Amino acid sequence: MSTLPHESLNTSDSAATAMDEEAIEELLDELQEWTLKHVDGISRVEKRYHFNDFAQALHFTNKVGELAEKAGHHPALLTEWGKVTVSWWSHSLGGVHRNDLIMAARTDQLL
Ligand SMILES: C[C@H](O)[C@H](O)[C@H]1CNC2=NC(N)=NC(=O)C2=N1
Repeated sequence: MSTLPHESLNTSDSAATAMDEEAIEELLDELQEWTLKHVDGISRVEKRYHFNDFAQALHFTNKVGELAEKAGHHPALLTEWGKVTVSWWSHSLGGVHRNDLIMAARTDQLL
C-alpha cells in the first residue's frame, strides 16, 4: 500500500530539489497508470482519466481544481469530451518533486 495519498506536502526550502528519473519511476510504481513525460525538457507525471461525457469530465476537472487550490500546488489540466489529462510538476523547480507524486495520489482519490 502506498503512503503517498496520506503524506503532507513538503514546502521547506531544504526539500527544493527535483527528483531524478529513477526515483520518480520508483514512486510511480506505487500509483496506477501515471507515467513520466517530458515537455520542453521538463519532467512531469501525467495520467488520462476517462468519463462518459463532457459534463463528467468537467466535474472531475473542477474537483482537481479545488484540490489544487487547497494544497497551493497546481496541475496542468486538459478537459475534453470523455477525458481529462492531469499533469503534475513543480514549476519552481523545473521538474518533479515528491509533492507532485503526492498530488497524483490525491487526484486518484477524488474518483
Ligand atoms: C506562490 C505560489 O505558491 C507558487 O507560485 C506556487 C503555486 N502553485 C504551483 N504549482 C506547481 N505545480 N508548481 C509550482 O511551483 C507552484 N508554485
